[in-house]
Amino acid sequence: MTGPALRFQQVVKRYGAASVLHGVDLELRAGECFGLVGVNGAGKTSLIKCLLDFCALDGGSIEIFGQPHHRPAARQPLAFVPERFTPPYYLTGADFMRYLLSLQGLPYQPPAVEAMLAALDLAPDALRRTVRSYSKGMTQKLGLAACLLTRKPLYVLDEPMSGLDPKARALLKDQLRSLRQAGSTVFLTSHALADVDELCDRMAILHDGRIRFTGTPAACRAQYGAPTLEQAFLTCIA
Ligand SMILES: Nc1ncnc2c1ncn2[C@@H]1O[C@H](COP(=O)(O)OP(=O)(O)OP(=O)(O)O)[C@@H](O)[C@H]1O
Repeated sequence: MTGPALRFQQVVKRYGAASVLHGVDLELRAGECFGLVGVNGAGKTSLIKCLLDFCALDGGSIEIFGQPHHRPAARQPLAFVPERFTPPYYLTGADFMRYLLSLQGLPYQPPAVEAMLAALDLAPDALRRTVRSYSKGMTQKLGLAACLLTRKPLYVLDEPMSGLDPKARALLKDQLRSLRQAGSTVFLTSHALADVDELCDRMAILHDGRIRFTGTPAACRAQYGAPTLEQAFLTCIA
């Protein structure tokens, strides 16, 4: 695929009288790992909801691999894990995986499923247990495993590290690096700036509904004369 993976142009989003996104411009190159950061309430999840057509835009446009985002076919090349992932509590892990894969027209292949669970450090007995008995981190791993098994060109991950223990975070980062090496695009949000620094080719800082910075983590540190990305971020939003 040529051209950008995602293009946000002058995106405006309001909830009633409250304006959340004030003309967001952002472009993600195909094959990059891109991190969107911002304080709580900055509008990161709202931007993702707009991208997925979960809510209507109040202005601007979004393209996914060159297609208008509101066309269902435009969203076919992407997989998404939300910030608060809540699978149906009465399903077993295996039921959930089978269901998610069937929605994508993919077969349930036990060796591939078990290998993906192992890659995220989720014990295989999770497949037999119902989701209601999972911890928060186990639930997150199940959602990530199902998402990563879809083998899509674009992954949209809203705070994917949330709830994961240090081992699982390290394993997920390995998975994301492998996806990128395989040519997929990754668009993630994160509050862990060290992860963004380590993992992302480029990043953007969203603040007060506007993009304040777009570029590499190194360029961000250089632009704000800060030794760490955390300090650069604080200067950027000051
Ligand atoms: N459905 C909604 N109705 C009204 N206001 C909303 C709605 N969803 C989000 N908001 C508001 O929009 C703003 C942006 O919220 P959003 O969830 O996009 O932020 P975020 O950057 O993802 O935050 P966090 O880092 O805490 O997840 C907040 O002020 C929030 O209260």
